[in-house]
Amino acid sequence: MSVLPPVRKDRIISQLPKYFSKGAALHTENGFDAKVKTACQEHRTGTVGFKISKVIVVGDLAVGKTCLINRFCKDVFDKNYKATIGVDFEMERFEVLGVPFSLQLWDTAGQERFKCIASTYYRGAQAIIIVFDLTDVASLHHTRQWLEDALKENDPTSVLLFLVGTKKDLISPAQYSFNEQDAIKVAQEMKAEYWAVSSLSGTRYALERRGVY
Ligand SMILES: Nc1nc2c(ncn2[C@@H]2O[C@H](COP(=O)(O)OP(=O)(O)OP(=O)(O)O)[C@@H](O)[C@H]2O)c(=O)[nH]1
Repeated sequence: MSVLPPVRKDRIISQLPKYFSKGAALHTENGFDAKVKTACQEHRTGTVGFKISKVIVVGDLAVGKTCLINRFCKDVFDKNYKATIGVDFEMERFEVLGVPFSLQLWDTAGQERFKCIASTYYRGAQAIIIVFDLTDVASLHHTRQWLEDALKENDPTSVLLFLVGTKKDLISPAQYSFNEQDAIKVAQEMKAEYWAVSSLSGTRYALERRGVY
């Protein structure tokens, strides 16, 4: 008998969510892991054996990595900046298409002086989330270097990549549309799936459904 409490209701995923942007959506690409793609489409995820995944979250300092994880795991937002020292860790339990699944989320420090500590935790990731700040173009340009460093410790042929722009609440829709073109270009080069979010509002899904994005 399991001693674990039941999986939270909002962690039960009975169908895969729609992509954010068609131009940079992994599961529309032919190159997306064929075994997983077919298994998901046929609801046979038990046979592909993914039960636990390690996700590392990397990117420049103060781009919003910790806030992104806190919004996702605890549905909270803190406007005060507290630098991550080395790494932090969160664990989330899911049920995906009927399969129990755990996500290990590793929040790494963006500050240069902690980089050597943080990079020792890069190894063995199934997914890499590279974060940039939508209001800071330089942080988008630095994502290539973050990816290169993270891939040194991982198998580039099997790891899933996500490029995430944060702080969407701080830019106008016009500025966002302009920045998005650059971000999607970078995502396509990396073969990453692209998302833009606001950890402050946490209303991405509601807006998306209303067709705002
Ligand atoms: N307005 C707004 N502010 C945000 C958002 N996400 C993060 N912030 C703010 O940006 C600052 C940095 O956020 P963190 O999540 O601590 O940044 P980080 O990338 O984890 O920083 P390091 O740990 O130094 O690498 C904080 O003051 C947050 O409140 C957002 O979506 N909107």
